[in-house]
Amino acid sequence: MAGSWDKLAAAAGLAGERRKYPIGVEDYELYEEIGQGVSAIVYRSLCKPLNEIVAVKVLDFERTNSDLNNIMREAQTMILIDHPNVVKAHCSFTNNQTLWVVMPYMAGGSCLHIMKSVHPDGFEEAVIATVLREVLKGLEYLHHHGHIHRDVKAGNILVDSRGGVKLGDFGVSACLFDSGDRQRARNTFVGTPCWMAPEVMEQLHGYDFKADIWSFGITALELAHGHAPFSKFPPMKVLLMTLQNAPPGLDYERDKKFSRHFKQMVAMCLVKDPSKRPSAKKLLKQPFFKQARSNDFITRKLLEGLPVLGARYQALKEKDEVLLAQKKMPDGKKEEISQDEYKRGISSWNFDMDDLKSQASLVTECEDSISCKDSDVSSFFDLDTNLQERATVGPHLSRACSLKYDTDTENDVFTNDKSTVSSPERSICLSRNTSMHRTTIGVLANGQVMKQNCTDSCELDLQEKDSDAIPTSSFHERKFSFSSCSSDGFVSSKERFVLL
Ligand SMILES: Nc1ncnc2c1ncn2[C@@H]1O[C@H](COP(=O)(O)OP(=O)(O)OP(=O)(O)O)[C@@H](O)[C@H]1O
Repeated sequence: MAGSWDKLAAAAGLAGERRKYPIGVEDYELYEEIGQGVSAIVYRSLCKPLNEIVAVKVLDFERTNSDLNNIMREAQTMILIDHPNVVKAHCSFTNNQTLWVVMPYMAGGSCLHIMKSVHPDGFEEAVIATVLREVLKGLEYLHHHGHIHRDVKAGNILVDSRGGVKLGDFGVSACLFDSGDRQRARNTFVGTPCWMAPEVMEQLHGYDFKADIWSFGITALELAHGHAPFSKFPPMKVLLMTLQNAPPGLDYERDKKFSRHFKQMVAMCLVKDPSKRPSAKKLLKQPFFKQARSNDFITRKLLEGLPVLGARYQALKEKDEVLLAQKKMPDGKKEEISQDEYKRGISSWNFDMDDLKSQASLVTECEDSISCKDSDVSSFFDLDTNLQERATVGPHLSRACSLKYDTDTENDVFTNDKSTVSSPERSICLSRNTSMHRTTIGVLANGQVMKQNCTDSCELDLQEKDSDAIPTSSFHERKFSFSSCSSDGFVSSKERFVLL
């Protein structure tokens, strides 16, 4: 297996089998921008001598923290790739401070862009099955050749003009095998936090291709909902929540529309112990993929009626800019900081867990609690369907105090310390005591939710929705779970609350 890339290299070198793409900037005309990553901009371009439309990724060495040799090696790897479900590079060359990677033009753009443009709440199940089956075939190929992709996400699933689906972006991919000596587990901290496997975050024992299977599971949720779990949290918090919360899944009310097979497939991928996750090859045999259809189906479902990629990308960019400008200054600033954090995080993953803890503790409780906004509250109100209507409008919430103590709850973790919840303005309170700390969630008569730790408290705004905040594995848990942060910034893994 280790030598497979050599075989590929040899195959790639077979004269006459491949078009020769020129390696000079003068041979390419860059048209409009069609994508942007952390350190690269991608352009639709014309390869003049071949009169062929291609995509050129221009990577700025100054904007990347990665080792130049690594980047060049990855670009080389992309040239050797030969699989219908992995984007290959035609060629690459340097130009001053930049590396140009010439690739096939994927006219549909990424699944992320397609979702953002026309499917903000995610794709239908048959589309997801079709897209994911193709991605898995690409992953199977990469893993078979000793490669971990390390950045599987909707933004890196590209669709061509004929509905072909390919995994793109080898910006962070790694070879499991160092030359000569086989090194199956890696220790470098690379990836995007929402999609990152717990073992990659922990940096304890290294990781292997199973890290891609976790990211694949998260990507499945992203395609199902239109965004990845925890996507609204700052990166450090995402790391902590991934490590300490139960794995996310398709078990909310809104996920009822999805099949049992889909839920099972996601649950198989999102197991914290990597050795218990299936390989790509095994996953492909899952009944969920039986509903996968042809490329034509993808064309019909995703591409028909879509504006051209450049225009779509420009519109999304403008929309993002407007949204950012609309935010009040402190929020805008926060967003900027968060984006910076992501960029730092993606390009240099060399922080340790102590650093992580201290950074997480700087995130205010309110920020953390924004995530609890809706799902926690609405999941909680799932307890009593009569209450669902009250959950939406603030003043009605006061009526919720008629809720009775539910004996179904996990009394074992409950310590009846009413001193924290006896304030008259709080209509409902959920409380949790552990040996570590106590968190109380209260719904105020004016409709705001208050969360109180031993040391601090904050208000939540009920208006926004973010039902990914607290993914828990079982329905029972879901009903009673709130994510919360202790004052040291840690999210408890299994938090159960009871009604007082
Ligand atoms: N061959 C292609 N055809 C069409 N669009 C592309 C192509 N390659 C990349 N893109 C678009 O450009 C975006 C950024 O590209 P890419 O992911 O390779 O950059 P990056 O800097 O490695 O990003 P990141 O590391 O943040 O994922 C993609 O999300 C996709 O929308």
